[in-house]
Amino acid sequence: MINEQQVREILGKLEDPFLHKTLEQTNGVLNVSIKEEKQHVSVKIAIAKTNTPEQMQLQMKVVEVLKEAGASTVGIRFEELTTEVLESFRGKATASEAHDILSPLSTVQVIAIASGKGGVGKSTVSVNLAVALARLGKKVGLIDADIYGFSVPDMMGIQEMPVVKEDRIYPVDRLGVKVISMGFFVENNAPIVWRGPMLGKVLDQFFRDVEWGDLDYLLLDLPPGTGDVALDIHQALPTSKEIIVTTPHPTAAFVAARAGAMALQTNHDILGVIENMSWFESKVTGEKEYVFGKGGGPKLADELRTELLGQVPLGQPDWTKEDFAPSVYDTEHSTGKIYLEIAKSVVNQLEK
Ligand SMILES: Nc1ncnc2c1ncn2[C@@H]1O[C@H](COP(=O)(O)OP(=O)(O)OP(=O)(O)O)[C@@H](O)[C@H]1O
Repeated sequence: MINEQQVREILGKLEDPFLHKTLEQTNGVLNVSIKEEKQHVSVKIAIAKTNTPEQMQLQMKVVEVLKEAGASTVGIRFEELTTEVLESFRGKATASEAHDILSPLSTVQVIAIASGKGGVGKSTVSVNLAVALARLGKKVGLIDADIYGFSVPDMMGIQEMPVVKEDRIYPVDRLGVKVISMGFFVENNAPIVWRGPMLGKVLDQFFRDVEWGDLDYLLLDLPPGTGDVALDIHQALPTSKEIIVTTPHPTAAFVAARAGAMALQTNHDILGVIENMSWFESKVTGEKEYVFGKGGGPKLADELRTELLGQVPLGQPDWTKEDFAPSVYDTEHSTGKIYLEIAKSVVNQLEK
């Protein structure tokens, strides 16, 4: 006859597959009930990440050890450890756990930048937000995961290629940002014909095999839209904060709302909305003209119950600079200042 005490002792020795701590240390055995006459054991277990292959393996192990101890049948329910418990372990994480982007103990904030459709300036926003965060002294990485329109290397004026050494990929350092782009791995600007699952694997490799070092923020420029490639990528991401980029026309915001809905459906949090191409300011009169309409950003933020992180006007960076990065605004440029303010609100929200 197996009893509750024995079940707790046996399960307490198994490890949480993500935290590499025993379930006794994580207080992961939440509930045990035994139907004595039939020796049916039901348990509720909390681990760092549910619905994963690791959960399946642990599930098989639990059944095995409980049956060995005399249970005739075993019922298991899993749930995720609370944020407070994870936070407490994060505080004690080793450097390698803290830097491992896919670990629940990672201290790297992953920010994915999405849009409902192409051409709204998602890549421009990703690049400038990454540079602005670096200008605030943050350690920043940027993954250009936009397979259709990988444009980050050109936008940042990157000439070099990442170095690959002993199976590790060393990102290109540009303007204080560590950059990896799909474009680095495609010859002669050839179009990519992979499907989503393949892309998910490449992204996973970027998380595991790129030598990111010690990052505060990892930004991802996602493919535009809400089709299956975007969905596959969302599912392949570790839990992230998402920024949705839209132009100011109400119909554009309507399309962008679908990108927000996709983020929520795939268990990511929405950090805020950035409205791009908000107005054009006449250099002659200083008057603002709302050439692409008005109100889309605030409307979208309202709809997604999130913050409008900023509005970015139409206009090009200063192209007379020697160190040429065609899409990066300087710190003194009025748009460069707007990006710094956006970066500050991101930091305020995430480092509260
Ligand atoms: N605020 C702006 N003012 C002027 N031009 C802009 C602005 N934002 C973006 N652009 C220009 O608009 C074009 C599209 O921008 P970008 O490539 O960033 O969009 P995207 O949403 O990433 O597109 P896709 O997803 O299709 O790659 C680029 O030529 C870019 O330089």
